[in-house]
Amino acid sequence: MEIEKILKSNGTSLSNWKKMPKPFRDVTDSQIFLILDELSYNREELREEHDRDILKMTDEQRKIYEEIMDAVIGKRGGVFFVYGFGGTGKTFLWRLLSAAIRSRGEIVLNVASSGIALLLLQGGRTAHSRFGEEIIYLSSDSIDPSDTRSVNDQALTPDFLNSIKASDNKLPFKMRRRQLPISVAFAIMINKSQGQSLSHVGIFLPRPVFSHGQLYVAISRVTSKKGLKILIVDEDGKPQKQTRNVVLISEFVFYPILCLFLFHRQVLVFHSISVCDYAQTM
Ligand SMILES: Nc1ncnc2c1ncn2[C@@H]1O[C@H](COP(=O)(O)OP(=O)(O)OP(=O)(O)O)[C@@H](O)[C@H]1O
Repeated sequence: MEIEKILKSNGTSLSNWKKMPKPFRDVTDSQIFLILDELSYNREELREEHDRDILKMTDEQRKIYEEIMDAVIGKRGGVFFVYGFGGTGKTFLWRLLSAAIRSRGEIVLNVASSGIALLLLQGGRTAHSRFGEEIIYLSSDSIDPSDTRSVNDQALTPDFLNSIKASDNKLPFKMRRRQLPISVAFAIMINKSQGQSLSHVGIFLPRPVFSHGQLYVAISRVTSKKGLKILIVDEDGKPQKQTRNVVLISEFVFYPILCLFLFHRQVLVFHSISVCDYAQTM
């Protein structure tokens, strides 16, 4: 019963696994769990958090906050796309908006595409777990267009087609199975990768890295040269073997003097560095 409750609050149920035993009693509908969960926040605490943080908002955050809250309070709804560089206060804004709406006794469903982002949001869940949706298909199955009888059958959804085993050969329709070799990877910006050590790293450089020391940060995440692949492309997307390494102007002045002093020409910086040794087209 407890397992069924957890599954239902995640938008799924034991009945989705044929071999699993089912609970004797029917568990309340998942939507009721969802609503009860979402109404169980401590409104007083949220109100305090909101009243404290609202005073800290920047002008830009305040503008976005007011626009979204206007749409919520006026029940107009809307789709808002907020973007900004890392650390510019997007999560701060989500938290404030969530606190504002939840402290009014209303419901906020915080969802994100990755689990990491969710750790920062109260009650946050991944979109596919929250809505019980399977959003990643490792194979793209469809009805073969030559099967004109079944090709437009709406019951033959991608979800259903993906659940069919290759050995099911008595199908009343002709299926086209296109499998894609996918291995799970994780993409992050160079700034975010600081502090991590990884055995395999692919670095995509569609343009020169733009701040001091950033190329070093990216390359030094990987523990061996073998695990490193760099893809450098020019404006037309053609693979290249060089990129610019940007360093601070103070070092630009300082190092040539040092170089002259040491007669050690390899200490030069602010030149295009060759990454041929590292570069392998991904
Ligand atoms: N107006 C503000 N007043 C005080 N602190 C703030 C404000 N906006 C953001 N911060 C703080 O700055 C830090 C970074 O903000 P936040 O995590 O919201 O950025 P982000 O845009 O979501 O970053 P990322 O894209 O890297 O996830 C956090 O510690 C947050 O509490």
